[in-house]
Amino acid sequence: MSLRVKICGLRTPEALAAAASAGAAYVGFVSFPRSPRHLDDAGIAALAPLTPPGICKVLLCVNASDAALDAVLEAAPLDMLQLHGAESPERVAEVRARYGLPVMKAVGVADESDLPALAEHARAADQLLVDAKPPKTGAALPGGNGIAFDWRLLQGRRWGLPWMLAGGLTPANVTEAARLTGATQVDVSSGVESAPGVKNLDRIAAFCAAAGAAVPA
Ligand SMILES: O=C(O)c1ccccc1N[C@@H]1O[C@H](COP(=O)(O)O)[C@@H](O)[C@H]1O
Repeated sequence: MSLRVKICGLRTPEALAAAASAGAAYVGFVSFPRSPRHLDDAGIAALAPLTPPGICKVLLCVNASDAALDAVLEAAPLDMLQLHGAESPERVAEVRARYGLPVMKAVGVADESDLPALAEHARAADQLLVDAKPPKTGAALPGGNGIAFDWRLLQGRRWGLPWMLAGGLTPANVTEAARLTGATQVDVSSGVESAPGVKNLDRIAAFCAAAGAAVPA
């Protein structure tokens, strides 16, 4: 069994087609204006329907209000919500109930002290996304920074629900990251780009090939 891949931050039909033909199980669309991968609601509404059937269309948002979620979900057919901000477990539960869509909660990890948040969110979310904690500089995004964390922190940890590994993954390191963490699902954005927000079709193919060849621990 190979790793299930999410390619995040897709902005063009070409990149979406590359992710689909390389075998991605999930594709992600970013709704966060400060990100170089941001698409407005009309952009998501135009791109998401081009996703082939069977691939999960994920909306990534950060501390989004109900009004913002209402607007994008009315405009576009999406299958899963990725909450990548400081949303509490209570907010995760509220979003799940309001939209009837599965919710994947991202949690940033830098050291052991960040791990309890994973167990807390596991009680409310459908999936966890374990990402690197963003650097504490004003310009850093809440995710999508292309930085990894010490994968050994996750050794032997499980939360009783599906989860994905993210943060600084690339075609060159994804196999090792999965081996060390036991991840069976991986998410990538910067590692398949040639510039921030610009997906590289060859790197998408290389990442999916590497993940496809990896055997989960
Ligand atoms: O990709 C973004 O621009 C982004 C913006 C705000 C929050 C999360 C974002 N991306 C997610 O971050 C992780 C790690 O990305 P990377 O591979 O290190 O670039 C991944 O889950 C993206 O979906």
